Amino acid sequence: MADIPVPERSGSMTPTMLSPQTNTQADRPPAWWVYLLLPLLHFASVKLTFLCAVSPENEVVIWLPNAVLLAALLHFRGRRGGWLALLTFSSDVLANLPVFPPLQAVLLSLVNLTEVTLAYLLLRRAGTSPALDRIQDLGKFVVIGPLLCALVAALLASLVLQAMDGVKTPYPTLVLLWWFGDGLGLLIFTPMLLALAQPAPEPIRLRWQDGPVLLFTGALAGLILSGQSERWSGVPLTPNLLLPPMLYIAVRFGTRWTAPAVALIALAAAWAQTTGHKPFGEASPHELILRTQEFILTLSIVGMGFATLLSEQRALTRSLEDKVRERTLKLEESNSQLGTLSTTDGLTGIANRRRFDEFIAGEWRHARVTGQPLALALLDVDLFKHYNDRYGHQAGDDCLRTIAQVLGANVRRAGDLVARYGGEEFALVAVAADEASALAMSRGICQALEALAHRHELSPFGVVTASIGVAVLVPGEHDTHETLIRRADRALYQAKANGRNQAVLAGDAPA
Ligand SMILES: Nc1nc2c(ncn2[C@@H]2O[C@H](COP(=O)(O)OP(=O)(O)OP(=O)(O)O)[C@@H](O)[C@H]2O)c(=O)[nH]1
Repeated sequence: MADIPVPERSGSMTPTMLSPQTNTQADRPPAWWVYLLLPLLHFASVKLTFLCAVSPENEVVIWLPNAVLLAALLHFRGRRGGWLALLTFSSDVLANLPVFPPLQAVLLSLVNLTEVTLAYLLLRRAGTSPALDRIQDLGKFVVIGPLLCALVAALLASLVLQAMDGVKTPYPTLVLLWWFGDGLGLLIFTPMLLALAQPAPEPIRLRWQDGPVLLFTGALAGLILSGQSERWSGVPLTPNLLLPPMLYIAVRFGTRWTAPAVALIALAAAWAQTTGHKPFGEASPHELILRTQEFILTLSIVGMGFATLLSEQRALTRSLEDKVRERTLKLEESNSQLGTLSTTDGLTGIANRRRFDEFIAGEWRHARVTGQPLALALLDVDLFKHYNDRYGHQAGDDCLRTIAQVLGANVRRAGDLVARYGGEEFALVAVAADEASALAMSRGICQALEALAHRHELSPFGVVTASIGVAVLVPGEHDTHETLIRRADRALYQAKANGRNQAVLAGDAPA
């Protein structure tokens, strides 16, 4: 059997709208057990209606069964809609047969089918979210389902009743009763079934006051709906007093639990009214049914309206928080990239002078606390001016990059720092290194550079070489890290004076 047609909407559609193309759930047809469950649920809702919501005058306060098919069509986006409709239609006819002659039973079931199919198609046309979890979708649902389609069904059904059954009730009254009964059934039962069919939301964290409030609500509902409130409180309390507790439920538990709570209280009110407990006081039977229906309407709109509004608000807040988190993360990433850039030398990719200054000052303070030595090696490329003149500035840049790599490969520990000190000068700070190891490391660097055999025709060595001044100090009372730099610089000067391509320790250099 064909699916219920999907009218194409012009204009754009959001992913939450009813669209089999955009929603993955829409691509999933009902599982086999749905075909068993649906007629059972429909039949059970007929029985529940007759049990709770039909007056002694045989007038229906709330007609639940139509909501079963509407919820199924919405949930499955019309997939296998023909089968779902046939199953509930059969169940409807079966339920009507004991009450009406066969032709009338079939006609009234056809009216119900028309009401639900029309409601579904119009909801699709209006691009309503099938979960009815946004306030504007709930609004569209109320207008299309309970107001419009239930009215159409009421107009048709009242015609059938008057023409075939010879019912004496005036046509407008019949229409009103049928309309309100069907409308309320759709209003309270469709959102409940849809809410229960949704995947379980995050568990609700109960608060200490939830238990007492729910107990109080149950007791209050029992007292008012049983018509015993006057006996216990001295004054007749009206069911409207149940609205504030319903608000509490909406605020605390969201649509998933508010929908069943609304349905429960609505059915209890209908049951109390139709079984003579008189929760709505004394009046004519029609007026009492209307009062009951008014109460159920208010209860449903207050409860579901608030719950939907709040869940939409929460979803909005969550999405805003997600966006803020995402932006903060990006900002932190950019900041850290900026931080890295501001301490990195653009040419060689190693630490720059700013990073060197920060590092040596910090390590100096640390060494003063620990009493360990701090070593500094200052390296200056030999005759680099000549290199530039001979091979060009670009080649000079490449050469500086190579030297930076050699230095990086020769640091002793991860905690040490290699930096470009400026121009063709480099610095190497070694933490907790004594004079012997600092000098050995510096000599190793000189040898590694020479071993590179990077051609330098204008140097007496024929290859690129460097001179290194090494200083090692345990920070004293009155020293600063500048003392260390000064000493390393002087040792470097000495290395140059000694003929270049060598490392000189500050102690060995004349002060
Ligand atoms: N290609 C290139 N050259 C640079 C850079 N920074 C500084 N220099 C050059 O390095 C050279 C340094 O020359 P000097 O200070 O005279 O010293 P030197 O020629 O190395 O001689 P000694 O230090 O006495 O061995 C200058 O020619 C600078 O232009 C750079 O980033 N890239």
